[in-house]
Amino acid sequence: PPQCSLLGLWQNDLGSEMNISAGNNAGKFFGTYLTKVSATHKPIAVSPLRGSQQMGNVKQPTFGFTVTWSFTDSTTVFVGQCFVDDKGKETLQTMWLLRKKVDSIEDNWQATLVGTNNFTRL
Ligand SMILES: CC(=O)N1C(=O)N[C@@H]2[C@H](CCCCC(=O)O)SC[C@@H]21
Repeated sequence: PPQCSLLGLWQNDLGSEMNISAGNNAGKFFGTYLTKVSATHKPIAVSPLRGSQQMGNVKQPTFGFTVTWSFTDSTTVFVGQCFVDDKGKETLQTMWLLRKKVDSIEDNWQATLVGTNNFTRL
């Protein structure tokens, strides 16, 4: 895929792996996410992701995607940008929001985690 297309295999600082398998020319893509860590004690399983990226004649596109976790009732959204260094090495700089499912609205205040994380090609 062209530089900074999201297609392909990525790994982040935590060792989680993401495989963006297909995209269309409108910038929509989908794939799978295998997290290395979880806030739950459930067995981790591969989870689906879908998102979209800017497709104009941008060299370093911005994007967003959603992971709907298959093994627990939470959801994570990622937003970020792909950067290419002068050696052609690509990095996805992202921020994410993890929305945990809570049992009552009284716990809503503590239901969203935020973080940053970078991905490089595997
Ligand atoms: C990239 C990154 O930082 N993260 C990553 O690769 N895995 C963790 C979280 C996994 C959540 C699993 C479901 C759950 O525990 O509710 S999403 C943000 C963080």
